[in-house]
Amino acid sequence: MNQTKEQRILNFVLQNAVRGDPCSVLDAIDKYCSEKEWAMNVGNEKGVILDKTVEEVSPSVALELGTYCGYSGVRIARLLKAGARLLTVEFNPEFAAIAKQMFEFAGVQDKVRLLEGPSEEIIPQLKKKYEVDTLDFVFLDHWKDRYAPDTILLQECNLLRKGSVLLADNVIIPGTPEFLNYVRNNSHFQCTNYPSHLEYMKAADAMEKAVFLG
Ligand SMILES: O=c1[nH]cnc2c(O)c(F)c(-c3ccc(F)cc3)c(-c3ccc(F)cc3)c12
Ligand SMILES: [Mg+2]
Repeated sequence: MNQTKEQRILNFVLQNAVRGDPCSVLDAIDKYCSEKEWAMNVGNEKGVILDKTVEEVSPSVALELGTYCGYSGVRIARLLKAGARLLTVEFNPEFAAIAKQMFEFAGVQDKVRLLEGPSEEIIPQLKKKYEVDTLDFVFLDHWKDRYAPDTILLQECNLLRKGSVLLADNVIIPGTPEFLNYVRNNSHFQCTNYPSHLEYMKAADAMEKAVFLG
């Protein structure tokens, strides 16, 4: 049976990275996706913005919407302090299966909990089923049309507290106009834009940070 692109990415990591070394996993994915096959990992340039935001927040509980192959999950988990955890949501079962293996190879599996299903179903379960009180950090990287409704849903489920930080990928390409309009025109959010580039390409992209003010 023909391999998928995501399986080829995982195989390249298994053959070229070092088990238990998250940075070697990130480097291998970036090498493959810049030289062989483009894929929608956040990449190294926007990844540094993600790193700096995670280091600034130092979250105890982080949520990622959109796991894909696990690149940003590894990126976030490698920076988490002892005892901190990342919950990552992926609705595509094939992507989830790849990401699970990626987390195990990188050695971050004890810090990461992969939740399979649509974000709109999982977010309302976070408190009772996954024992979340509030979220310190949320990385939005799933589907552009879900950024705004899921941001509203996080508030409705009382999952944000004063100072919770949202970071959104792709606010230029493919673009998330409804989300940008929502958070930028909302007195409960303090927004900052971080210009960058589309992963592995020269095209302009950006990330948006939205701090919940309570
Ligand atoms: O959907 C996404 N989720 C998360 N991150 C993404 C990301 O970082 C991307 F760079 C892209 C992207 C952008 C430009 C392009 F040409 C292809 C894909 C997508 C995306 C956009 C539209 C689709 F139909 C499919 C994928 C995503
Ligand atoms: Mg993205």
